[in-house]
Amino acid sequence: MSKVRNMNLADEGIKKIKWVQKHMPVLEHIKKEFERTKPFEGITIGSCLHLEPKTINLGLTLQAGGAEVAMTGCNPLSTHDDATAGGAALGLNMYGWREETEEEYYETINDVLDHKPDIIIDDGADMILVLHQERKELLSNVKGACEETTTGVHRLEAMHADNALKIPLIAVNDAYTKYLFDNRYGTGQSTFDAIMGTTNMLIAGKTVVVCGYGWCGRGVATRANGLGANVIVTEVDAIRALEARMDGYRVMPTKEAVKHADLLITVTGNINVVSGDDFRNMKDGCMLANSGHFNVEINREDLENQSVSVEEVRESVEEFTMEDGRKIYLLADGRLVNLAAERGQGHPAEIMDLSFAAQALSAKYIIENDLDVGVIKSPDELDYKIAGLKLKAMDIEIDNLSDRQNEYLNNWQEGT
Ligand SMILES: NC(=O)c1ccc[n+]([C@@H]2O[C@H](COP(=O)([O-])OP(=O)(O)OC[C@H]3O[C@@H](n4cnc5c(N)ncnc54)[C@H](O)[C@@H]3O)[C@@H](O)[C@H]2O)c1
Ligand SMILES: N[C@@H](CCSC[C@H]1O[C@@H](n2cnc3c(=O)[nH]cnc32)[C@H](O)[C@@H]1O)C(=O)O
Repeated sequence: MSKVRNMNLADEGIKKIKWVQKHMPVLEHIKKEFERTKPFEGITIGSCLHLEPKTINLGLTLQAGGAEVAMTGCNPLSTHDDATAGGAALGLNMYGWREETEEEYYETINDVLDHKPDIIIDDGADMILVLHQERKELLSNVKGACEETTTGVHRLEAMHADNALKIPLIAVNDAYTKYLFDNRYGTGQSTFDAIMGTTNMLIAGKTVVVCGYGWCGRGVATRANGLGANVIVTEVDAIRALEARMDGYRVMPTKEAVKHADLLITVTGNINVVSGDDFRNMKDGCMLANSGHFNVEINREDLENQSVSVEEVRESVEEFTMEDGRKIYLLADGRLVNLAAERGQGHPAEIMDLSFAAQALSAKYIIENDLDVGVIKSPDELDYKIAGLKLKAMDIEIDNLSDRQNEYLNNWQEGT
């Protein structure tokens, strides 16, 4: 069963799925392993992830392991209609289409839950929230869940602290092979890929303000710097602000930084990072994009209230004309620009290879272990397996500790 925009797009979707498979060697290795061992025989897996070719390839990997797979999107703007048609043609249960209304977004989450999943793979925690609030009758069926992103993990940790979480949860985001690569190099590249593709603008010589210097912020700032921008970082955490400064960037409060910005990118996971007077202080022509979470980081309502007109001047580019005549541009409705912009393709396949390998092995870990309710990091042994497979696929060898080195490292008696 599937509900997608147009099954006639299936061939195009399958072509794109085949392309990413060539660049996801770790997931392909795990797929072959799953074909042999069938860890998910009799198991249903429901996911709420950005629906595009790499995610469909995760679905096919779980299917190869014997799972019945039902998938929906975790953002109303990020679904690729050819990929969902391709996934449906390949036997996955696909629910979702690009530009869903909020009602349709939650309807398709419920469509997946109707499959009574044993395992849930979520991105941002919306499906797990619906499960706990509206579909409580399904809770006892769920053996565990995996969460893909930083803010989803924060939401679920808060839920657990309130004793509201009723299932075991693996924080896949917190795997080394996830956040060190996906959040940093993935967000760094795909954010600029989407902004440049959407606007056809030059980055060199511009002042780029990066709000938030976490794993995503570091990646975005590095790429902005590499493209020749003058980078300013804003932070609320003293240690991260210090790190940004020593990495060579200017650091200042957001209300100051907005005065300099040609392009401002939020990557904080927080609400109202840019709001109110910030829009009054921006230069004419300033471009705003969010690559953090949902559509809450840039307060669109404040921007709209201060403007006299709004016009879509290019695909995924809205021009706000302010009372004093300045123009401010908002990309992709303030949703994740790397996925929600019409030109957004998400992270490169080589990066999602790592993140989705971590998802696939974490799902298997849930089946093989009787986990307690709560939030755990995905086990280190999975991380090392994924890193080893990736190095092998990249034809990179590393050294091994000798017995003497091992002994030295574990000895406290040997001094100078
Ligand atoms: N676009 C993508 O594809 C993508 C990929 C991975 C993660 N994410 C999302 O991006 C967001 C950031 O993820 P991360 O892993 O970098 O998180 P992180 O916790 O490592 O970093 C967030 C940083 O933002 C800072 N911050 C919080 N509020 C702020 C404010 N008002 N002003 C300035 N800085 C502020 C925090 O101090 C922190 O250093 C999350 O919402 C995550 O879910 C998006
Ligand atoms: N669902 C929320 C939460 C942020 S999504 C951020 C996550 O998207 C994931 N992501 C980035 N690029 C891709 C992609 O191309 N395919 C699937 N997931 C991706 C990435 O792993 C990251 O943790 C929202 O839409 O606002």
